[in-house]
Amino acid sequence: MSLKGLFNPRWPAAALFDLDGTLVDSAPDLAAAVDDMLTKLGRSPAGLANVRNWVGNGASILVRRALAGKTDWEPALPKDDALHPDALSIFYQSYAELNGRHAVVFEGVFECLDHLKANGCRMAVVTNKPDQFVAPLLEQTGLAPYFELFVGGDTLDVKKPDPAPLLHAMEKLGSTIGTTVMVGDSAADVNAAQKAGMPCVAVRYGYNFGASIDSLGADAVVDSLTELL
Ligand SMILES: O=C(O)COP(=O)(O)O
Ligand SMILES: [Mg+2]
Repeated sequence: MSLKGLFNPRWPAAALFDLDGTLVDSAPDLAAAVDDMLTKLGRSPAGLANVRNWVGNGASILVRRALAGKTDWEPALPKDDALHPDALSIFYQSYAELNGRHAVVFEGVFECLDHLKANGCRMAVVTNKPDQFVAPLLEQTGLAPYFELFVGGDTLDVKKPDPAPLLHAMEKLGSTIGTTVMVGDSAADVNAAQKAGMPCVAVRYGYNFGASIDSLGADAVVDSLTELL
């Protein structure tokens, strides 16, 4: 599918956007919260370069990865498993303080959202980020006015790469499979869109667990959302 076809003036009717790594570079705040949690548990900090690669499957798995020190965290070590509830609770407290502090909206995002809004496109955020952190981050970054709703990591019982959060947002927007597009930065987004039967735009500048996004089968892969205009 050509980029022109994806974003011609009357299409899409609805667009679903991933948050972390697609709209906002939130990794510095997430890394600060992870490192605060690790330090409080008497461990060494993980650092931004590692934490960037651990974002995208929600806070619980982010904390499991931090305790394991690697992206492929499973199966959790028994001692890490026992530590996980406390670690998660420390992370939540810390991230509640740090959320949005160093977060930056990626280049091209506002231009793309302005263009879509001007063309009557209805928009939602579909993120694995815990619900309580989503609205504050959207408010702080100036992104909130563009979106009619968000589906967060605990809005439903399942998260991306399950297609349900995308389908839920699509239905709430009153849109359909043929007129909705998903935009994301990771395999969780591309796989969810594919399972939903929805076209997907992937951005190269995001996190994607440290891997290239090019070979996942997204309908378009871009370096900036301005390429869609
Ligand atoms: O993993 C997270 O917490 C958030 O990730 P997402 O916004 O990229 O879905
Ligand atoms: Mg993401």
